[in-house]
Amino acid sequence: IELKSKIAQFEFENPLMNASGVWCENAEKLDEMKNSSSGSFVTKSATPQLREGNPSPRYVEVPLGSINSMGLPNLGFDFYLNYSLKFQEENPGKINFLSIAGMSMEDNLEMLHKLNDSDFKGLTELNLSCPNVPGKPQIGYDFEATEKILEKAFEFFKKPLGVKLPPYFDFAHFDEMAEILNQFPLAYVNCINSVGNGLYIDTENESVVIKPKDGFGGIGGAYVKPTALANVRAFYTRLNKNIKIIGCGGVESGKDVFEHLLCGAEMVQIGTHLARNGVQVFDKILTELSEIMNQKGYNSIDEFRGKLKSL
Ligand SMILES: C=Cc1c(C(=O)O)[nH]c(=O)[nH]c1=O
Repeated sequence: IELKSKIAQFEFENPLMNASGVWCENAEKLDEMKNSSSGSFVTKSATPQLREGNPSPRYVEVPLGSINSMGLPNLGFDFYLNYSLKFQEENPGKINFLSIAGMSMEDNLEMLHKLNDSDFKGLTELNLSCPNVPGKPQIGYDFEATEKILEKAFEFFKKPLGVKLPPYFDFAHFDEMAEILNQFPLAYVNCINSVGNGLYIDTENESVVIKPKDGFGGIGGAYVKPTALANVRAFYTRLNKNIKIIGCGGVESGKDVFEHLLCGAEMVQIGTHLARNGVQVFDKILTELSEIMNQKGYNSIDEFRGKLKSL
């Protein structure tokens, strides 16, 4: 069974990795990710300086997924760059993804310049979809701002760059966003980030369950799989073929991975399910995916990737 995936000049032994923000904020978690069976890993979205983030409770598991308003807590850009440089030194030929989520255009450009001038050999993920920084609308929902940051970035940034997108829910938005993204030599597009500003209610206490933003937070887990699959498919069918798609949202099993791959995903990320169960989920899900491929007589993912049938 061949589970290889390719993005830019990189080949991964399997398509699984964590979703940024999950199991990747500090060295202990990143070490567990790098030592897991995942094909790669991504760091927590970084800001130039360390951030405490929002007051807790700010991440809560709920029956069908999770709700979070973390507020971009992270150890600061330099920590994740240094961790990545150490990783590639200690693992020649292997690379990781490094996510950035500046609070401004200047922040993002500053971090991109530092990455460009560094020995970082991996892939950079520009997060355009953080839903939980009060007062900061998501760049991904502002088409002009998205085009502007990508224009500015590609004036100087010469390393592989991907973008993390929020979910879209309208064909006009799929079309407009795809038209913008197709103008740029992106290595990949990652769909989706959490479904922004949901509300989960504890009826016993008649209250919300997270402290920030009066309980409004990004929704992840099983709740969001249909939306995630739709966004993966919508961009897979609209973007030029050298822009790969990373699928993220609602993955709890080999079957869920198979669905993302059928929609066209090159890599598949796990967030809520990983947060709940830890890094052994990668072993379990790889076994389940292999079983499905065996049953269907597929020897490699390329035999079915993107081949979702219409009726
Ligand atoms: C980078 C901030 C994000 C956060 C956060 O730190 O609140 N939560 C998400 O679900 N997605 C994000 O992109």
